[in-house]
Amino acid sequence: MNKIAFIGAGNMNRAIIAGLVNNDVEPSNITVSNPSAPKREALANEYGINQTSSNSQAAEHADIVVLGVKPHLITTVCQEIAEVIEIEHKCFISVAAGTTMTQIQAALGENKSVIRAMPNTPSQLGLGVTGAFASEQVTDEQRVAADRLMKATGIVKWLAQESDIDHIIAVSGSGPAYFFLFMEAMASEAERLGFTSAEARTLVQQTALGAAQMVVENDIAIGQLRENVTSKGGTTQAALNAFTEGGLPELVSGAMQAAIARAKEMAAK
Ligand SMILES: NC(=O)C1=CN([C@@H]2O[C@H](COP(=O)(O)OP(=O)(O)OC[C@H]3O[C@@H](n4cnc5c(N)ncnc54)[C@H](O)[C@@H]3O)[C@@H](O)[C@H]2O)C=CC1
Ligand SMILES: O=C(O)[C@@H]1CCC=N1
Repeated sequence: MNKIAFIGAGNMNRAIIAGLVNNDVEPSNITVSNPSAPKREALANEYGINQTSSNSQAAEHADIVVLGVKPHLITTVCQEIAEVIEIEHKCFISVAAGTTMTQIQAALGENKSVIRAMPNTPSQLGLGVTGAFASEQVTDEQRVAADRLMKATGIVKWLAQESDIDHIIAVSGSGPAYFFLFMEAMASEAERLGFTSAEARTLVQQTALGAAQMVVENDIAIGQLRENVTSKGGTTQAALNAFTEGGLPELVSGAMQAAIARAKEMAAK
């Protein structure tokens, strides 16, 4: 069994750790590091994993090191680890948006095995999507181990080119937030219509869950599922017309392009 170190005890690493432990990965094989204690200790207590304040200590005995700090800290953390411990045979997985393979490899030292991965927070439920791009130094064995790790949290899409990471960000990395925003807007309107906050949440979450499950279970176009709800001249048609007249498809496209542009901007810093 591979030993896995998670650098950073934030939202994304927490989601991956939850996905792994809930998928029967042995918690004693996982170590998390974070300079400040509260989040690190809470995570360790909740999932029975090891914890330390030292990134290099966490990485020392790990085969796979998951870098889950904010993008602007990735290279500092890499340098810090590479200066203190031997990293020759380790595989680093960076989940950061906007920090490139070149930047990460320069910080670790030449020719290190690095995978850029772009997961999302539904990983905590085993319902994640992870896009992954491997440097040429990643061995077959490391790729298989990384694939197994990521698959414990959901589906994995290996990418042929690094630039596709930005596209995965726009679709599935940031994607959960798009649905949350839509659900928030629907719940707010439901409250204005007189439902309590709890009722509004239940109505919206069950509608979203049901719609997503219908997409999963019916092998037909999503557009067809939409049409099946839309009686000619009926209420849904009236609502959908309002979305179209408000430019929803263009808005979605523009929002996804904005995510891509931001990822590129972050990489250029
Ligand atoms: N939140 C999300 O949905 C997704 C996030 N990501 C990526 O994951 C990374 C982390 O994002 P979040 O978890 O959202 O941020 P976060 O702010 O929740 O977590 C970052 C964690 O790093 C810790 N930290 C700060 N300095 C550190 C250091 N020197 N050494 C070790 N730990 C340190 C912080 O205390 C914090 O717990 C980012 O690079 C982001 O691009 C990728 C996909 C999805
Ligand atoms: O917002 C961000 O930058 C990160 C990357 C994808 C989701 N969260």
